[in-house]
Amino acid sequence: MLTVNHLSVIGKQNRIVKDISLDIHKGEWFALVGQSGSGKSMTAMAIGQLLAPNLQAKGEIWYQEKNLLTLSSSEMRKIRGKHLAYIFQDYQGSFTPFLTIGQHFEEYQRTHLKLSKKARRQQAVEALISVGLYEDIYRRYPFQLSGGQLQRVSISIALLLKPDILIADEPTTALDSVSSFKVLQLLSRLQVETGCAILFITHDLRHVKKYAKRIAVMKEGVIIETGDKNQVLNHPQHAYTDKLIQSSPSLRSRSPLTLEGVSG
Ligand SMILES: Nc1ncnc2c1ncn2[C@@H]1O[C@H](COP(=O)(O)OP(=O)(O)OP(=O)(O)O)[C@@H](O)[C@H]1O
Repeated sequence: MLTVNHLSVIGKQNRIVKDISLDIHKGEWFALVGQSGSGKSMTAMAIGQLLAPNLQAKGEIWYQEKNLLTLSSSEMRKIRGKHLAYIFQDYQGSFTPFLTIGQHFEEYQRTHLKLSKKARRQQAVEALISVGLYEDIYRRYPFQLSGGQLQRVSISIALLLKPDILIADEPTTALDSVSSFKVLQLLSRLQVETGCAILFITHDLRHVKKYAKRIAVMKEGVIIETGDKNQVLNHPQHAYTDKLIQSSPSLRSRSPLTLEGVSG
C-alpha cells in the first residue's frame, strides 16, 4: 500500500529522521511509537509533503507506483484527501473558528468532488451520523462542540472520500479518557467498514496493544525495532523498547511498587 524507503528529514542544522524504511499494508493498523521528539510526526508529515519549508525530505515514498516525494504540490493535493488523509492531536487547529462545521465540509467537498449543494449537504450529514453525531452539528461553529465531538468531525471529514490511508497523529492525546476511548473505538469500526490502513502515531502502548497489527519503534530519528505487535511487545529486542514497555502502566510485567517492598 505505502512503502517508505530510506527516508530522511533534514533541517538546516541537523538530520531529524535518519534513513528509515517501513511498509504499510492494505487495511492494517500500523503503530509508530517512541518518545517525544523522536521524529514520528516528521515522518508522518513527510509522507504527505506537509513538512515546514525549512525541512527537506530525501528518500522514496511509494504509493500506487508513484514516489510521492517527486510529485508537484498540485499532484500531491489530489492525493491528499482522496487517497491519504490526516487527523491530528490539535484538532482545534484544523478548524477555522468563524466557519460552521457545514462550511468546513463544503470546502473539502468543493476541492475534491463535483456534487450539487443538496448532495454535498446530504453526504456531510450522513458522515456526521456515521461518527455518532447528529444533523444539528452541521450548523454549529467549532467552539460550540466538545473536544471529543470536534475530533469526531475531523474523522468524518478525513474519511469522507474513503482514503486508502489515514494518518492519525496522536488523535486522542488532547482528549479525556472517555472521549479518547470512544474515538479509538470509532476509528477501529470505521477502519473495518472502509478498509483503510491507519498509520497511528502514539506514546500510549496500551492503544497499540489493543488496536495495532504491526508496530515500529522510533528513537532519535531511527527505527530501532519493527514487527508484529505481539512479537515486539512480548519479546522486545531493544533495551529502549523494553524501557517504553516498562514505563507503560498496564503493560509492564512487574509493578515498581511490589508488596514485598512495603513493610508492615
Ligand atoms: N520545522 C522544524 N524545524 C526544525 N526542527 C523541527 C521542526 N519541527 C520539528 N522539529 C524537531 O524535530 C524533532 C522531531 O519532532 P517530531 O514532532 O517529529 O517528534 P515526535 O516524535 O512526533 O514527538 P511528539 O511525540 O512530542 O509529537 C524534534 O526535535 C523537533 O524539535
